[in-house]
Amino acid sequence: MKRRDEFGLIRLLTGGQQTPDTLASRLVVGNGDDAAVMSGRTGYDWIACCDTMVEHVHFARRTMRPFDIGHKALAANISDIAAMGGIPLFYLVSLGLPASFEEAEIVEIYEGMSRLAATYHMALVGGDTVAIPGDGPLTITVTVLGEVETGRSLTRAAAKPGDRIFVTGPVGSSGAGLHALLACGIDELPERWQTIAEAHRLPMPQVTAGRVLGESGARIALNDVSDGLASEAWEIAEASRATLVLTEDTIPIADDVVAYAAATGLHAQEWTLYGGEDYQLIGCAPPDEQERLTRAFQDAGLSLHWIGYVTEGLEQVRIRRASGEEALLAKKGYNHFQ
Ligand SMILES: Nc1ncnc2c1ncn2[C@@H]1O[C@H](COP(=O)(O)OP(=O)(O)O)[C@@H](O)[C@H]1O
Ligand SMILES: Cc1ncc(C[n+]2csc(CCOP(=O)(O)OP(=O)(O)O)c2C)c(N)n1
Ligand SMILES: [Mg+2]
Ligand SMILES: [Mg+2]
Ligand SMILES: [Mg+2]
Repeated sequence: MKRRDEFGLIRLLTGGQQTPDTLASRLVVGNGDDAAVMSGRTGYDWIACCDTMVEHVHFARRTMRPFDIGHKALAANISDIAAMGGIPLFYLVSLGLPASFEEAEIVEIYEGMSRLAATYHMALVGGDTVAIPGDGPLTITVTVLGEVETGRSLTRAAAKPGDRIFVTGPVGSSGAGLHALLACGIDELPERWQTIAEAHRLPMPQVTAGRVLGESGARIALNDVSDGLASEAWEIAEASRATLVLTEDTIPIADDVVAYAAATGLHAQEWTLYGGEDYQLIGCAPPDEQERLTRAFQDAGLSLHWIGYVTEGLEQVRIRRASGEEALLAKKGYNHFQ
């Protein structure tokens, strides 16, 4: 495999990057110096987050194309900004490259990121490039900087007894898609399962939803679904010191996930509750805000699904079945060391 040297590769990857007009005046020193310098805006707080994707852990040749890897690495980070109610602005990318990825594929990874960055008018302002020895895994670490109106960030700790729980869209599609991709491979996947596979490969972060929630001015607890609905609900319960009760039959699930479960004889619940990587937002809001928020989402062309309520009690998550039966919901989801 022939590839440019480190500096040639950096030039190739960053050369064509555009800074959107909205950010040009705020980028004091762009890519190419020791560090980037950006100016903050009066009336806003900075938001910063960072997530890594590792080959064989977050993706494999069988499940994702290079374009998808770039898209998802940035999407996962934008999702964390969305979960704070913020606006994504700048990003940095650290690449660990094994010899198994060709130059054209690395360029494709960047295309996946650039395409998504353009959607949100974001600018790439820096990064790092290193070799991974032998046939080690490709790693990609993305850092995103965003902003939110001063004091308006939405945290996991704001839920209170009496609140209603919402989710911004169906969950389980990514987990079902991953199952289909691992079973068939990306090149052999039947057309029938392409939509769930796409939910896994090219998830869209819910930035507009996060903004609508923030701009409502309501008291809102918020988290994004990266590790699974159960796991994220548990994080809210613990941060807010309350009990979250999910009503099972109100959790939105895509028809294709139901169909895939039927076709494989598997339980869709494993994906809806524990699958992860849907990048929808789960949150809690006071009951008297329910109607107003639902309408605000409708006006923005989005949907909001009410899936439970918050009660006083232990920091825990319970699930209420259609039968009325209630049980503790397993604190289970994606966990790197289990
Ligand atoms: N190695 C680390 N050093 C410092 N902070 C970390 C590290 N790993 C995770 N964190 C922080 O711990 C929190 C939980 O991480 P994580 O579960 O990955 O969040 P998320 O699911 O939103 O990406 C986050 O606030 C994250 O910034
Ligand atoms: C090949 C492959 N195997 C398994 C998975 C499933 N998986 C890997 S990481 C993950 C959860 C999200 O990743 P994490 O690093 O925990 O993101 P964070 O919560 O930090 O945003 C899931 C469901 C996958 N995406 N691809
Ligand atoms: Mg993380
Ligand atoms: Mg998160
Ligand atoms: Mg995690």
